Amino acid sequence: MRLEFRHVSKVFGSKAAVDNVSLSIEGAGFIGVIGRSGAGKSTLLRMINRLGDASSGQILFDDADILALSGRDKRDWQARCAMVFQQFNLVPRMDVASNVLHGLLGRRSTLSTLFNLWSEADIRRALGILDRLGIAEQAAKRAEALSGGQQQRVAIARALMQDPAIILADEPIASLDPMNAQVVMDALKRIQVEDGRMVIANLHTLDTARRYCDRVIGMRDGRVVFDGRPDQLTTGVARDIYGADASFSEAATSTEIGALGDDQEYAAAMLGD
Ligand SMILES: Nc1ncnc2c1ncn2[C@@H]1O[C@H](COP(=O)(O)OP(=O)(O)OP(=O)(O)O)[C@@H](O)[C@H]1O
Repeated sequence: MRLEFRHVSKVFGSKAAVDNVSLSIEGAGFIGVIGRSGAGKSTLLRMINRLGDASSGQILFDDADILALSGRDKRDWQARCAMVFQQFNLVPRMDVASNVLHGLLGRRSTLSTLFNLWSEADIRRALGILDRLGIAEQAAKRAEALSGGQQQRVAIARALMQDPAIILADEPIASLDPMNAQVVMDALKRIQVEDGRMVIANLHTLDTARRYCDRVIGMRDGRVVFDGRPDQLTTGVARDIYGADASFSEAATSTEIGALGDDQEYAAAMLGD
């Protein structure tokens, strides 16, 4: 499994949100993308599963040009790289199990989806995935009745239903309190390791990147300014990535319980300021 960016750019008006990025990711692993707000992290991720198209360059997966895919091929690709969002994107009034089964949407007919005609095997699989994520007992509840951390685990379960090679997680813990953030990151990491999947996650905070990632990509103004192991992510390097001056403090990008002084500082960290 190999994902490769070749001189990829994405321009909005006169601004390059992603600016000439070239990199390759080989095999399973947990890749974190960090950088301040507006650095281009979401744009980069969204181009991989074609939620947003690149303005120029190539993205290859096992040598197939994924930017050239259309119709059925594009939908198949989108099923192979499932996306998890900051706001979970569940159907709030629908029960948890049905939300998970909707991960199969791209793979079955509209008619059977419309009438909720799931096979017994699919239902068993959905329940098995929920069990694996520790939320099987929530299966019959409406998604909106769950806590944020539980909802994000439902979103991860929905992604797993697609049996994706890649899981793309766009700020998966930015809406969660530190305790739930840890539960969700632990779940993502376990899935990545046990199943041998590739996870690429945009993360706001350095400590999370250091703790969970095998490799960290630092973006600033649309460019990759760091690409290395978490232990190479020194305070000086982080300062460069975040474009901060000498007053930059690690705590300002931390989600550690108790690491932050007050709510205001916490909010600033979440905004990447
Ligand atoms: N649809 C769009 N139209 C115009 N500009 C956009 C659009 N999407 C993103 N941008 C711009 O591209 C740049 C990169 O945005 P992006 O959302 O990728 O950054 P980010 O690093 O993910 O930030 P955040 O952490 O706040 O989500 C920003 O300047 C943003 O304003």
